[in-house]
Amino acid sequence: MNGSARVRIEKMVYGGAGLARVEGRSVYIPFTLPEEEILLAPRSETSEEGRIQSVLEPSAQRVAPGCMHFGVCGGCQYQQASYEEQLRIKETILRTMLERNGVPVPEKLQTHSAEPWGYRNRIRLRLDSFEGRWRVGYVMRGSRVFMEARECPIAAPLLWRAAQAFVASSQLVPAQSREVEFFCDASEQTVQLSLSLNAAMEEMERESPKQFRKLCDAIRVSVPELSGAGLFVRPVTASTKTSKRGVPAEQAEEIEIVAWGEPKLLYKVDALGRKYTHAIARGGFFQVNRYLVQELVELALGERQGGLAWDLFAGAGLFTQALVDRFQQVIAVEVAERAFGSLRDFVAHSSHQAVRETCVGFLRKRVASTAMRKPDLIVVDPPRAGLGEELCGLIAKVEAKEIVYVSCDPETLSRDLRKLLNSGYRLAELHLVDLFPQTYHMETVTVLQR
Ligand SMILES: C[S@@+](CC[C@H](N)C(=O)[O-])C[C@H]1O[C@@H](n2cnc3c(N)ncnc32)[C@H](O)[C@@H]1O
Repeated sequence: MNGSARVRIEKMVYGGAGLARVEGRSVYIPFTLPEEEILLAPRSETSEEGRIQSVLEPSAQRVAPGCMHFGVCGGCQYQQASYEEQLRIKETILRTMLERNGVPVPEKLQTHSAEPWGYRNRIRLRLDSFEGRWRVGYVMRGSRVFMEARECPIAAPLLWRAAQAFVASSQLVPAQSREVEFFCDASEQTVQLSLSLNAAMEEMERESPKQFRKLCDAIRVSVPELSGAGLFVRPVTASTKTSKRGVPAEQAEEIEIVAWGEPKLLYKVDALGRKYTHAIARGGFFQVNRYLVQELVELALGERQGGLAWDLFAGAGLFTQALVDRFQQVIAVEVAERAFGSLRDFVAHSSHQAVRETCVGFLRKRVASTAMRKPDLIVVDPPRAGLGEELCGLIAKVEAKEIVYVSCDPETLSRDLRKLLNSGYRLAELHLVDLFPQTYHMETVTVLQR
């Protein structure tokens, strides 16, 4: 073990920690801020992570955390920073990551933010049975160990009220329960509950469905906003480990085996002077920041209009709905069953199309076809893995005039932008949209033109 060391934080890095050097070696220290002087706790020779013993010279931007679990819980990394400082840190990290990949950052990187607390419209809580009662929580930082949560101030208050009502009805929670998710609309009028069992259908206890309905009735007494709920199981047994399609058990989409109340949550979004309603199935993707969904749609759509638009990784159709108002034809591509259901219902009886396929499969066919109609606009909004080599190559071959790339990971975004810029696009706009305050995560909207 080394003794304590005094270090100065050089900069913040993606992932939440501050970087300092000890005897020429990089040390990553969570919960610090730029330029702070820190006394490090003794640490092992090999560990790259440093622990604060004391903050010798605190930053003027250091504030008291807003949550009692900060530092222990794995969810938030930046509650020690004022909100203005969190935004500055994210801007600097984004710039650095893009420039490191040779992506020229426009002088005017535009940042969009809103209320930094109570913003989440969805929380997924771990469940733990303790002395005959259920506890809800998250995992501890850097581990898979359960941590009981007594508050979560980044969640909409309705979600936490529903979680408390769930705990208060502990005697009705099925024995094999593993996780519970709450999802509410932007104005907290309705909330949906999804309960996941740690069992496949054939392993489920006989009483579970009946008990689940009783549980929902009980919660509804104290939370009248509860509009619907579903009980989910894994599609595979623990013994087989993989589903019929060869997907590992932990990645397979869970199956809803009991439904209570309304099947979908109606999520209203006013954007671009229009009112849109999205019908989101339990377990279907939707953006998590209830204060910034409108702005995200407005940034992605801008003044764009034309003949044909493709919406790739379309989810339940957040962008698709606005695109159909501006383009003669829209083709939306989504692979997940629950999100696709909403998309298919939305385009039914119109000239627009919803395609249930992987984006790479969709593009391979289009690019190989001699009859491909070139879209004016391609919107892409992939998960954190980004587009990747093949998809970037295929998209470049389409030669659409404009691409809007919505990303939740600056690392994969930088890699993909490098490829797209090399294939004839130029970066016209870059927006940082802070969908995830108090955490290191960030959303961006990039506009590419050729
Ligand atoms: C970040 S979400 C964006 C959804 C939507 N654009 C929105 O803003 O609500 C990414 C979506 O891509 C879907 N997806 C993931 N991998 C995919 C793939 N290979 N092909 C098509 N869709 C995929 C996910 O199911 C998810 O709905």
